[in-house]
Amino acid sequence: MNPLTHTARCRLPTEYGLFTLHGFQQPDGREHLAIVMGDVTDGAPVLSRIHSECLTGDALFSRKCDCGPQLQAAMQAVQTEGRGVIVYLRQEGRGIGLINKIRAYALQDTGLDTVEANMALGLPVDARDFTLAKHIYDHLGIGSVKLLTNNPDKLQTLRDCGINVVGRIPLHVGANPHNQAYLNTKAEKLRHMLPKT
Ligand SMILES: Nc1nc2c(ncn2[C@@H]2O[C@H](COP(=O)(O)OP(=O)(O)OP(=O)(O)O)[C@@H](O)[C@H]2O)c(=O)[nH]1
Ligand SMILES: [Zn+2]
Repeated sequence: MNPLTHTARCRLPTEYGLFTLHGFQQPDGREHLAIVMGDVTDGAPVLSRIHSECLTGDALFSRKCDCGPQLQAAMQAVQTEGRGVIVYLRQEGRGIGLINKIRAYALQDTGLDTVEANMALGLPVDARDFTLAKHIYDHLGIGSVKLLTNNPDKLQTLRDCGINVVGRIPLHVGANPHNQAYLNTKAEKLRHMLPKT
């Protein structure tokens, strides 16, 4: 059974040009988005970002992470290319949810890193389900993608889900004094390919 139903679409004028916004729903009501520009069904690899929801970074301008600048840079890259898709998965806090992420942030305020904090809460370090992106690509008629990401494990997980990733484009934006330790932990413990500082 397809775990996602395409339930709505509309025009979305943005700072980065005119997109089409698609809404998808899981049977339990959870909602996800695809933000599309241009013809993505012509068979050529599509510039894409699979972005995981980060309310604090995407909407509240938090400097604790790099999510907000990554989302903006991805939309800008799609605008420059004139064609592409941002898959926006509502898997907040690497899938543990917003309240648990706030609990994890509170532990990070006491000195734990992003990985240790999830573990101290008895939660998985990464609980995301990327098969959702495969269903969204299939629905949109996208056969292959060039992916904006720094995370090699995410690339492998996506390929294991059957997504044809033909290239990786680094997304090195948003470093600041408040997230430097977090970015270093992502590089050291989660193998993200980030510039050395
Ligand atoms: N649990 C937890 N989640 C976090 C924390 N900081 C950011 N996140 C979440 O992490 C997710 C983004 O994952 P990242 O590890 O930054 O990046 P990625 O998607 O794996 O890789 P990129 O494609 O390179 O961005 C979002 O859902 C954020 O809400 C944190 O300290 N703890
Ligand atoms: Zn974030």
